[in-house]
Amino acid sequence: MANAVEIAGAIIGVVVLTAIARWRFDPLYSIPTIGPSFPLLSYIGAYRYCKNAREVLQEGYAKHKIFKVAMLDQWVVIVSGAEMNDELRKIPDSHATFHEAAEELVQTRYTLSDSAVDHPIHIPAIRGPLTKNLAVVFGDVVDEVNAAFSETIGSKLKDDEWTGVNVLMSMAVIISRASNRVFVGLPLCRNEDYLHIVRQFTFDVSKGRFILSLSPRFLKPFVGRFIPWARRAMRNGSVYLRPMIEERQRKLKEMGDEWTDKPNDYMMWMIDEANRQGESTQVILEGIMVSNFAAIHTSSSSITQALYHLAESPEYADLLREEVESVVSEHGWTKVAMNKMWKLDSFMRESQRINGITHISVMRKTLQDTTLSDGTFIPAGTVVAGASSATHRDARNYENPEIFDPFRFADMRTEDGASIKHQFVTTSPEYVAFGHGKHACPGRFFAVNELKVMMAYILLHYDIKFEDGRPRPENSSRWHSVVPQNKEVLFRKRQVSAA
Ligand code: HEM
Repeated sequence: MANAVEIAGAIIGVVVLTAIARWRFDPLYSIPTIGPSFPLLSYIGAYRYCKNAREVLQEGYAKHKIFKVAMLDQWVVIVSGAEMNDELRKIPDSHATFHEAAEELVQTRYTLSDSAVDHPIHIPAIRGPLTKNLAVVFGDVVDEVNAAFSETIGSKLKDDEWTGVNVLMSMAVIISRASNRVFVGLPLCRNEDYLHIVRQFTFDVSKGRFILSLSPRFLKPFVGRFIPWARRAMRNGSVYLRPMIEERQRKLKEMGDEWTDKPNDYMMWMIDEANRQGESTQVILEGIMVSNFAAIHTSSSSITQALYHLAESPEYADLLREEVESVVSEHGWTKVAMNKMWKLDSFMRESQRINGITHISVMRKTLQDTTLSDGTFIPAGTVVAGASSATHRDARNYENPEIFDPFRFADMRTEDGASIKHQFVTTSPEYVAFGHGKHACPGRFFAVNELKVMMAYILLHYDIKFEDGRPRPENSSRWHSVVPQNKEVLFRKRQVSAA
């Protein structure tokens, strides 16, 4: 018996000593930690980071140029300040990649699909034809936004009565329609079942990602196999997408350049890209599903945040309406008109500055040992990122950074005559809501136009406010993802007196 106790004691002693030695000789040891870094105690830090990333990152940002935070299965190194964001951006892809960082943090293989990782044809399709054709598809987006709003919200409103609307869910419905008008066209973009599949997929990715973040690294491939949602979404989505893709491929083969009424939409650009790269129908349909994930979750969250700001401060509505009405009367519902709406653009950019979709961005995973400019050594295989929300609340970057000042960027544009530098789509080391550099969000040009059309529609058709003048709800977070609360905003038909 004594022997058994001694053996158990010896095993425990070896395990503890090994853990301490690994901790002490970890190449990241000398990087300051927010929270405890000692073995097991680091889980306390991980818990705090999971529940309250903003506070943890803000604390690190205030104290250190470079620090680390614990997740359950890894350390994430965070850099502070605009200069360091820029330094991250400049690290060449041969030394640190965005895609492996995303694979690590989103667990893309299990939450999206293998082809999203191995054959990401959606990225050139978004960067190239989608962005180049924004003016061409703009009319379709406007048409779909009009139809979707009047069916989703307009039909519920009576005379001058205020009606509660669950903004996050309604915006997801409208965004899925408007985006799919461009992704797959009519009539599929209005098919309830298809839209439900792509929206559910979007929410399931976040769920799967969270479950996998709780699993130890060595178990992820095993746990990942039991996460059913992505595979199910691909199967269900394929019922609609596969026949369309195959029919288009058939016509391409038969008619080639003679196909005069060849559709000019995202599905066609994905098919063209796949044919260039020799990829299959499965890769095309998975790419369309992944694009839905990239577009719906992000854009619904962004417009919800903007509407929460507007509902909290409805006094801004008239100033915005004035701009929308005057620009639209001169330029119509065009992409040119959207570019002229400086106040609305500024409102959206400011909303995203304070309430972006993520507390970290410009994320990279080092492929080689890397030494940062201050001499900090980052071993290969480490995830490194900029603290986006802390950067956005840094007084060196913004005057009164804690205050929501909706027209700050419009004023900055007027003051320095730079019409591009402060617009919503523009990234900089100080503004990283879409990331920054080579891997900054390629869909932001599409998203910004779509969101501005939606905001302009809301301003012209509805009054909105929170019940009893309540303030906007606080965000919660899951690790570094910002999660807007699911609250109702009161809508009513716009009243003439408010015009
Ligand atoms: C307001 C809406 C959106 C926001 C806030 C947003 C934000 C982001 C952010 C923060 C990143 C990571 C950048 C980094 O960490 O360096 C990203 C990447 C990406 N986004 Fe967006 N996004 C939005 C809309 C869209 C849309 C509509 C699409 C597609 C049409 C899209 C497609 C992508 C893709 C494909 C990537 C990965 C880029 C790469 O692999 O190089 N996003 N986005």
